[in-house]
Amino acid sequence: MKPTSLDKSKIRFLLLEGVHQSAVNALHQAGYTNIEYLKTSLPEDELVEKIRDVHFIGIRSRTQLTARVFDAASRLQAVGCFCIGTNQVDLTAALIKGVPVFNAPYSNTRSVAELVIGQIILLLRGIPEKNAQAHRGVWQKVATGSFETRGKKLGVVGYGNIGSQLSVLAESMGMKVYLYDIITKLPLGNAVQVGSLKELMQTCDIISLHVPETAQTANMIGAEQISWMKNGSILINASRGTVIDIDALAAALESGQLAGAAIDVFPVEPRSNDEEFISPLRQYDNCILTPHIGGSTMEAQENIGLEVAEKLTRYSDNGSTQTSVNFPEVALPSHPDMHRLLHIHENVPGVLSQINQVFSAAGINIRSQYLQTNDKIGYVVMDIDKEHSEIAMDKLTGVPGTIRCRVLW
Ligand SMILES: NC(=O)c1ccc[n+]([C@@H]2O[C@H](COP(=O)([O-])OP(=O)(O)OC[C@H]3O[C@@H](n4cnc5c(N)ncnc54)[C@H](O)[C@@H]3O)[C@@H](O)[C@H]2O)c1
Ligand SMILES: O=C(O)[C@H](O)COP(=O)(O)O
Repeated sequence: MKPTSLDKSKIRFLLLEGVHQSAVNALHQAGYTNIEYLKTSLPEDELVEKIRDVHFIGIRSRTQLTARVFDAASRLQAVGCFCIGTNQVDLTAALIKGVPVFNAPYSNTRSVAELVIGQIILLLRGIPEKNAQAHRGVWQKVATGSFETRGKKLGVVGYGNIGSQLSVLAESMGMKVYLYDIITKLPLGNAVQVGSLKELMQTCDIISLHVPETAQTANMIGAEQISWMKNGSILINASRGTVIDIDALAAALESGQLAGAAIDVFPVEPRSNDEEFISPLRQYDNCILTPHIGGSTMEAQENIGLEVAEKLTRYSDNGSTQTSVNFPEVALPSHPDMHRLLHIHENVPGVLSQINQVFSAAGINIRSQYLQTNDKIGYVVMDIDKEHSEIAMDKLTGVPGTIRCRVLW
């Protein structure tokens, strides 16, 4: 029989942005050894060249996977985002090419929440300026402008996995938590959901942003929104750099309206540690600037490496798309002694019935069949007897509307 299930040694992984070694180890353990590992992201032109021979790509938040990259990625089976955000990937372009995208939605949430707690304490005490002054030999032993967290009002914008954990940690230190979200949320502890961003920003002493990058969150916090904030309040952003208008923030720090800020993410970030970081915020000692390290702890990175590598190998070995962020989700059992056909097609009427017709005409018995669709594509998985797999693949590739299909055993 002609072999159609690709030998694991021929399945190429490209891992970018220095994903944790745990990912490489997990891939090795699953039998995948053909791995190219780079510490940086790649610009689009280089990516377009490199991705032609790649079956799986692993990235973090920096690598932009555009429609042009997907057009060149004729062998690509799946994308692993070794992070939470997937805004750097054109999810629709991936979908229509039949490429599922996976991420690690929880693994670094605690790390971000802890960082924000640290930033709140430091900013309420004026530590960033005092630290900078002490480094220059200036001794500023004063209590003026220094506050405890106890009793302060924290406003969380985006009460998802990170915002809600932050809320619990903040309450344990005696803070009063308010939240604003586009969805009605079940608040944890005593947190209170408010009806508008304006109400939140007018009420709270500290505002922390935890929304994803979307069309709605682009420049969500500009000069007008900052003007709603109390004098002497604090703004924290560890979500995405596009959410705050940086010039408006710089103006509020310059005028003293804000007592301080902590910014981990920026509209433009250096592509590697060798590039200079440019920002108008560099001149403000009361603005904690961190190089997008909210989720960069050893614990988080190790867990993310394992989690995303496992999602990629499960899709490669078994076809399961559970937890994909862009693809119809199919959870599949193992398929001992059978061959599994994976067929991704345009979601137009009649594809499934054509598949069933060609199989029935060829006398191929479908042992199990799983189907999930979304508005653009359908994903059908069929387990069949081994001896029929070659002819079945021939028939399947001829079904109109087929985007891609492969066989697993
Ligand atoms: N700095 C870092 O290193 C780092 C690490 C992890 C995540 N992040 C960023 O943080 C973001 C949030 O992470 P998460 O795990 O909490 O995500 P999540 O999806 O669990 O929560 C996001 C919340 O924001 C809400 N939301 C969406 N649009 C909104 C809007 N316009 N107004 C108000 N609320 C809105 C959603 O309803 C949801 O409750 C991620 O998308 C990622 O971009 C950054
Ligand atoms: O989306 C995320 O999880 C964070 O922004 C972290 O991204 P990173 O892996 O590039 O640090």
